[in-house]
Amino acid sequence: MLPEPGPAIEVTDLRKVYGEKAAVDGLTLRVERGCFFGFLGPNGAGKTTTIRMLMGLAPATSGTIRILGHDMPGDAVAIKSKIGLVPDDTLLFDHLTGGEFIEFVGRMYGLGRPLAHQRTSELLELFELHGAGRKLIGEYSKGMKKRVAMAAALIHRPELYLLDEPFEGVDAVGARLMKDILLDQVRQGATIFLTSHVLEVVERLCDRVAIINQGRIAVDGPLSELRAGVAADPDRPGTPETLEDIFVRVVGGPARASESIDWL
Ligand SMILES: Nc1ncnc2c1ncn2[C@@H]1O[C@H](COP(=O)(O)OP(=O)(O)OP(=O)(O)O)[C@@H](O)[C@H]1O
Repeated sequence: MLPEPGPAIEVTDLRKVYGEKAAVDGLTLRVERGCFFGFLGPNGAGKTTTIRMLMGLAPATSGTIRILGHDMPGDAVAIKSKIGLVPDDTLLFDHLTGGEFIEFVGRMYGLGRPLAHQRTSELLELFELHGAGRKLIGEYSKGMKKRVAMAAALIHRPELYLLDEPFEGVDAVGARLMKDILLDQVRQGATIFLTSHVLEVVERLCDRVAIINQGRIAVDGPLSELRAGVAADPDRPGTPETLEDIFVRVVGGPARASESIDWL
């Protein structure tokens, strides 16, 4: 049976508890198809845990996940075949070369050997990894690992991208290339769920942004609405202009170092 059209991601009251601590604590979220969605939050807020649950890599403690019209974990295989993942802590295989890894991912997604081989070669070229394509991933720099992860995420032309800090450690040329590719994918109808601490990049790329704090959604909406909403809060005077302003206000900014540590 064909899945219903519906949103790309629909999450209801999602929780993930580790021991006594709720890493994700009642998350409800809807991401429409074709959206470039920025999922932000401070360190330890629950972003990676959420992506792991969306991808079926970590079971939820409770709540429901529906992706591209399928239920996770019930339809995990169907869902995974439509997702391109750039994981945070590079779930890559250190003992494979970049070329072997990309081709392996292509084969896992059902591409025939000649097509997986041809696309791997083109992706290595595009991401300027041709020289490194024969080196083991364990010997790669952080930025090179992210380049390989992004190349592998693209190989089967997924409908949905789950990208956990894809630009981390990537130089300006590589980051520009990734941004151009991602914007083009969205223009062609793909959906992108992106976490990044580089708020200027999120501000430029994303149609919609949610900020998660201590496992819960603090704000969620188009940037223009968030600006208006945060500015309209009487407890938070002033008009925030950048996403960084909004983020700091929502999450709670740090004390001034010069006031809290007198020797600094
Ligand atoms: N496997 C685990 N076992 C126990 N606690 C965990 C585990 N994974 C994550 N946590 C905890 O869950 C919380 C959320 O972690 P998570 O990695 O999802 O945050 P994050 O928003 O991705 O942070 P960052 O921006 O620093 O990458 C943290 O308190 C973390 O210590």
